[in-house]
Amino acid sequence: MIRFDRVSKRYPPGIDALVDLSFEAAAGELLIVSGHSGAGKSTLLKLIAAIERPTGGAVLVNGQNVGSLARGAIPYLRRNIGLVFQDQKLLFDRNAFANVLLPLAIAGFAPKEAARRVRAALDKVGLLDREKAMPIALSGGEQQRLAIARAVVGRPGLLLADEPTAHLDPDTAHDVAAIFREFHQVGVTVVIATYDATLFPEARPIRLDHGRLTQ
Ligand SMILES: Nc1ncnc2c1ncn2[C@@H]1O[C@H](COP(=O)(O)OP(=O)(O)OP(=O)(O)O)[C@@H](O)[C@H]1O
Repeated sequence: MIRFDRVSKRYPPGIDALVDLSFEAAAGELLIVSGHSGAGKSTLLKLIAAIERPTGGAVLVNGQNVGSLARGAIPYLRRNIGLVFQDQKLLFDRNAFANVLLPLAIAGFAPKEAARRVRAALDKVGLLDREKAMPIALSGGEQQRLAIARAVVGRPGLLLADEPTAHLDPDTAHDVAAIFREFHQVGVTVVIATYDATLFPEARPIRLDHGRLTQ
């Protein structure tokens, strides 16, 4: 499903975010990428989603070399990837339902089918009764769950999350972790970058230190 083959990423003017990184993850695995601030966790996720391209080696997703994809092919790759990233902000002028609907509207789904899928996604994250709520009226944990619903509404086979439990209290962090676990249990491949690997004791750890694999 995911293969890193001697991957390096150097940002200008010469910051080595990842160095000669190799690992493989099978479909349906739950991977936790941990390491200190600046270790390269976000970069690893961005390479999988072709948000960044490697400067050395190859990143393969479902056998496809995503580092050398033509620009036009990237939306097709992303259709199968759900992103829960800090910079994928919720739209604060639209309610919960509309936030989750957005990716389906862009993909051109018929309104009835889209609404059915939005409600199914909201239900999975426990927010079905809050579909009319504006994001500002939701707690931090609920906002994060809404972001997860938006990421999974297109039913991706791969879910990537960058620090999804940051800024949450321990109980709320556990609730959010449980949602990722449920997607993993139904066969979705899940890759989570987090400082707090203890939230996912069953996951396969990928530990980074200054861009290098330590585990
Ligand atoms: N767009 C960029 N341009 C230049 N340098 C970058 C860029 N993105 C990341 N870096 C640098 O690459 C290194 C790895 O960053 P990355 O964000 O992948 O680490 P991280 O482990 O996710 O850190 P954090 O936990 O603080 O988010 C850091 O030194 C960072 O400053």
